[in-house]
Amino acid sequence: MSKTTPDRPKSAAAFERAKRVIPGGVNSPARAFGGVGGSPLFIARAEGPFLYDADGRRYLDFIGSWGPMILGHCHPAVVEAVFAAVRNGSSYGAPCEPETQLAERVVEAVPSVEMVRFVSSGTEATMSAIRLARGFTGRDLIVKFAGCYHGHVDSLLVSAGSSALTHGVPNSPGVPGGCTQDTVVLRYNDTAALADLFAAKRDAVAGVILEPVVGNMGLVPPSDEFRRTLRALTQKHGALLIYDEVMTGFRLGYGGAQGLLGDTPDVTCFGKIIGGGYPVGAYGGRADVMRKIMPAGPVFQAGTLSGNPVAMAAGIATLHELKTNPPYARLEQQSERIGSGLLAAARAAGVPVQFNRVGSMWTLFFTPTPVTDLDTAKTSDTARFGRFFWEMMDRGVYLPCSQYEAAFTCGAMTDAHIAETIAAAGESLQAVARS
Ligand SMILES: Cc1ncc(COP(=O)(O)O)c(C=O)c1O
Ligand SMILES: N[C@H](C=O)CCC(=O)O
Repeated sequence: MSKTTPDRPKSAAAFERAKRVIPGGVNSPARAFGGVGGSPLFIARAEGPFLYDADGRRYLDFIGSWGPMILGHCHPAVVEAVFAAVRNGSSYGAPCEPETQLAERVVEAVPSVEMVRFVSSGTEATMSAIRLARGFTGRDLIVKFAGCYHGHVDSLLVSAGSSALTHGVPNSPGVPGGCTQDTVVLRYNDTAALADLFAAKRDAVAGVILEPVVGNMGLVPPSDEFRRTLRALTQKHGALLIYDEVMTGFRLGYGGAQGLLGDTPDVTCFGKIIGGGYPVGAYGGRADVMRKIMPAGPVFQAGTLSGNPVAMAAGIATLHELKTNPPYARLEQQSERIGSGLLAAARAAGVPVQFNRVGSMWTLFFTPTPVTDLDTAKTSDTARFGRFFWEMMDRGVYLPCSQYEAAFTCGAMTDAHIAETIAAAGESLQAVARS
């Protein structure tokens, strides 16, 4: 097993250089390999399903920029649209038609979304959505779930998943107590806790925010009872149900997780895929709620680069491709194959695992315990996961660098790539079992 040095000397050198001028050498902690040890690969370029590192090695990419690259890297339609947009200028600070065109596509794809406002990241989307929920209801309390990650919004950095969890700071220093005093944290999939909360707080809850399918404590699906109870209680008590579909939007189907599950939230947050690999976030929902946003209403939210024309062009091209040439059935089939292949390999190696999957999002947890929430996710043997990660890396398969992240299958992967992945996992799990 190698951990970059000496096998990947250019990446190792680039990391040392970066650390001198960038905190921890990375611009987002998820990239730092904190959950697997060693140092991160520096990527030189990407194409189709592959990443190429600074040392010239090629990897099948199951991170896909943490979700956006559902079509694979450098999809020709997206590249062409971006080049065409760039020639017309990079940013106007004034409205342009591509914003409306992308908004129309989102509204058409997701029936619960009647109006949508674009921002520049998923964090901005969730931050704005909870402000809107508070402004609309005139209440303060926001309910979130342990292990869900909604970006680095101060009031939501409580029991947060993703790299906050990987790096052991689910409640970050620097967030004043005042910012989180109106955040209530419950256990994911805990219907009884939800009912108790609403019984106690009744009409004080402005909104409940959740990942409808969680990717940020590893992949954890919601139970039907949990989803039904959420919708019934929020409706009954006049709280807004906010689905954070930054990861799942246009990923689990063209209508996102809510389309797949048949749910109707009041507000939905988007990011990742709607920007086609460029910085875009969005929040949308019922028109009566969205009309509270300035300048239509009094709830303030703004952004110099919001609705950026180049990013809009990438989003429009991506959604056009997803609609006219949907990859979802094939992604489902390929991801199902990965699941049965990995489970068979783990059985053969005698390594206890759980494979959680919804559509093209999946996680192999190194635990004998079914994973349904943060506590059960944390029963995983993360050291074992780290060894598996590096064994896969040495066989040319780049998985998310933390047990608490989801992997993404992309539309550029062929059946041969899936077979390669399963074969690599077979060898890797045998090596893990021997170590
Ligand atoms: C579900 C979810 N919400 C919000 C975010 C924040 O998005 P961003 O990193 O673009 O700020 C992420 C990813 O980081 C996410 O996975
Ligand atoms: N899990 C995170 C988002 O989905 C990873 C991305 C990041 O924080 O850099």
